[in-house]
Amino acid sequence: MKPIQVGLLGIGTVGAGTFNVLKRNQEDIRRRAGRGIEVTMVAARNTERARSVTGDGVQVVSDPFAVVNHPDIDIVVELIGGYELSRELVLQAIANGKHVVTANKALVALHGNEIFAAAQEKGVIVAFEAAVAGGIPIIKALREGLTANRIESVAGIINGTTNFILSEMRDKGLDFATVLAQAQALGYAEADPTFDIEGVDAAHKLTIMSAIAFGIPVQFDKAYVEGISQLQAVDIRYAEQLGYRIKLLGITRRTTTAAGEGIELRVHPTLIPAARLIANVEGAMNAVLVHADALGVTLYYGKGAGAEPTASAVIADLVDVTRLATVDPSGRVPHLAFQPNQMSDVAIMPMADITTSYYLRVHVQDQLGVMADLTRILADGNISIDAVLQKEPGNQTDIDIIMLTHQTQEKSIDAAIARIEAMPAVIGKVTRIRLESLG
Ligand SMILES: NC(=O)C1=CN([C@@H]2O[C@H](COP(=O)(O)OP(=O)(O)OC[C@H]3O[C@@H](n4cnc5c(N)ncnc54)[C@H](O)[C@@H]3O)[C@@H](O)[C@H]2O)C=CC1
Ligand SMILES: N[C@@H](CC=O)C(=O)O
Ligand code: NA
Repeated sequence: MKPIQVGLLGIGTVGAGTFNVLKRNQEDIRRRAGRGIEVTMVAARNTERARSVTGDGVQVVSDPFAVVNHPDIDIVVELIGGYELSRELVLQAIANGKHVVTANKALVALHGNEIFAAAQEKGVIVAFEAAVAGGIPIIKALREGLTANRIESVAGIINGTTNFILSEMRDKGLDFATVLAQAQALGYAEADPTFDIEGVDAAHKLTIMSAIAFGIPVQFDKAYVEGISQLQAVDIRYAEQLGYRIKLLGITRRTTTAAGEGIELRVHPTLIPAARLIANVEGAMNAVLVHADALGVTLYYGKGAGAEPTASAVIADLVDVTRLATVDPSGRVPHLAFQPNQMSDVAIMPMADITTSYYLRVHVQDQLGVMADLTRILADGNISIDAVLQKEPGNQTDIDIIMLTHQTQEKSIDAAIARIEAMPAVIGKVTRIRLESLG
């Protein structure tokens, strides 16, 4: 059988990684797929630079639609990023009866429902393993490996750039801008790094995992998203003194409240007990913790960003598509794990209804009775305190009071914070960071 023909859209970090790994491991890949996989066409903005990666024998064009509309191309690999042009290209490829592989989490999180419906209709496959946690096979694990289980929660460090920034700032005392520049140079960051820093990229990935874990449509617009840009070094230090690490965590879980059943979908900086494995995931590494009823807890750890780690997932999808589409068409798996007519309409919960623990830092004038007032406000809201730390940042009159609470609802802590901020002795805003014990 002649090799399946692949067209690459974009040959930047991931595109070049994909091209190189496919070439390097072509013989093993052919044996696994049951057929050779060959990149025969590439669309690139800078065709000269693209040729320096591909060498001769590959058609390099500047118009990505020329690839998508080419009759000889069997699989389109979308690696240009963004969600408007890429949406058009992917839908056009599907309309042309081509299978698609993409690493683009923004695209899947925003337009996944439309894209999967079009693919289903046309009988083609859209594969996106590289879109979540880079090379870690988490989509496959959730969709296939855990298929016997009722999944209760998925929590993870799923943005390499922010984890790298937090690790380097803490370990080397480097400033934010310097470490971000390093993450960009290493190929970890998105084209617009605010997607990383503000938690948007992690929320894209979490949205996709939530859909697969719980059999719901992708609903990025319902995600709560808070990044690391407001995080202060002082809170990282205090958290350490209390035995915690602060990580940008994505959490999605089933929850039942008085209002009924719902799904939490949230990304925010989170205190995690320092002894937990996931608290020790450093640099650009990713880790995803899944609680499932039959299997229990599993942890998936590995490189979530970078050229070849991401290429590893892109090529795994190429092999799957090659097998399923042309070698053994019997074994198709639904795009979001559940059959399209079996999707649940359980709602994403408002953030006010979620329950978690909190780290609070209150900057106060050191007056008699302040501590009593703080504890009374928390007690009024039925919020119990787990630990308290009092710090004098350097002058005698102002102090930081740090409190860790037991679990409470977000709306209760918000109400308590509003009352605390209204206390005459309190200076500025209360710093609030959510805390998960992840036991
Ligand atoms: N870099 C990483 O570690 C990871 C990236 N991803 C995703 O993979 C995708 C690609 O990311 P990178 O390779 O890092 O980006 P990149 O910026 O290095 O590469 C994108 C390439 O697409 C080209 N391009 C843009 N518009 C084009 C157009 N209209 N026609 C032809 N070429 C065009 C650009 O010139 C560039 O060479 C993104 O969706 C990203 O979110 C996913 C996992 C990890
Ligand atoms: N910018 C992303 C790249 C991989 O998805 C990250 O830093 O994790
Ligand atoms: Na992955």
